[in-house]
Amino acid sequence: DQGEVSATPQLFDVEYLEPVQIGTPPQTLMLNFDTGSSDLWVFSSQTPSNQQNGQKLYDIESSTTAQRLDNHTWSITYGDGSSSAGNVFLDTVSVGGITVSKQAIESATTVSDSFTRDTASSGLLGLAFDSINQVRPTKQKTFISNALDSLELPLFTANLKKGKPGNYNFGFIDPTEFTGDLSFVDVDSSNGFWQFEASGFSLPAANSTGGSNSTAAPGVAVSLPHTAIADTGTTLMILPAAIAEAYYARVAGAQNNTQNGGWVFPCNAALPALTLHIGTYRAVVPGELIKYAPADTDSFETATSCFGGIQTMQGVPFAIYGDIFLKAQFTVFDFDGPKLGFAPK
Ligand SMILES: CCNC(=O)c1c(-c2ccccc2)csc1NC(=O)CNCCc1c[nH]c2ccccc12
Repeated sequence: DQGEVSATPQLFDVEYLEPVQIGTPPQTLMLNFDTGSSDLWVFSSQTPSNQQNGQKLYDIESSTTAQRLDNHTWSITYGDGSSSAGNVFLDTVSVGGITVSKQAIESATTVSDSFTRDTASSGLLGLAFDSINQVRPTKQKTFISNALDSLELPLFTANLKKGKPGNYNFGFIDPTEFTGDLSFVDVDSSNGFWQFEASGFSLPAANSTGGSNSTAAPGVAVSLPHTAIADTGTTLMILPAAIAEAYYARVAGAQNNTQNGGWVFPCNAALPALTLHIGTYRAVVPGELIKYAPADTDSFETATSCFGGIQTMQGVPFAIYGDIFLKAQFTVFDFDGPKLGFAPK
């Protein structure tokens, strides 16, 4: 099989939502495909109404194929402190025409406030490795893990875009979605993530007159080996402090302002491109993608200070190449290896 689904950005590209069919007759829910976790969990008829905020629910009772997975529960806490927990059912799940008959669906009996406030998302669909699934006493497989044998190729691709729909493909690589050649890097899945090694970064040469997109001069390469994960479920790029410091030193007026939670800069500042070195691949993230969102108002029109798409965080054991990065690269998540493929688009 091969499948394709649209990836629709929410406000400021904070997340991307994809249609998923669950149960019989099919109930279509918009879920957040997340290569940084491995649980498929949904708002459901079991979610307390005071924790709901208009989200479309998985109505368990009306699915003739839903089966309770007795004595199994789940509970997950993400690094940003958000969390959810509940019971487990098996039901039919289809994504872009690819169907898995007995997929573990994790029904939420509690969700934290950030999920309650996220009115458009009915839950998450994890695309990382089965080892970090949070169902107990028996871990369950992700949708992609269950679907793998039915796919032409054991892979999926992510093609996220700034401010407009992109897509995920399952089982095939669409060469029209990228330019040049794919560059592959080995993945270490021992922590359950799409984890790889990056070797450094470069910024445009200081005197290059290029604008926010200035990738003109190759600039100076800085060797800074670091471990990273490819994570569609994290909005921003969480990078080693040395990279963030070197980047924002090139942005007039930038400051790391703990009270508004990170690096901000004047919205009219010229933002250089950041190039990340992954093996021989040079992943260029244009400056326009790093101007993430207004920081002092809720619209770019009125804001004077803007929040950066590159941030640093205490307590993160690796860099997180989130949506900001993935908007600039066509990415192949290949279970054969496993390996990651990158190409410009
Ligand atoms: C900011 C979200 N990302 C993380 O917490 C995270 C961390 C992480 C660990 C420690 C400190 C900060 C982050 C490592 S891997 C990783 N990635 C994931 O956990 C991917 N799944 C995020 C799901 C998620 C968490 N909070 C949300 C709010 C809205 C929509 C989705 C979410």
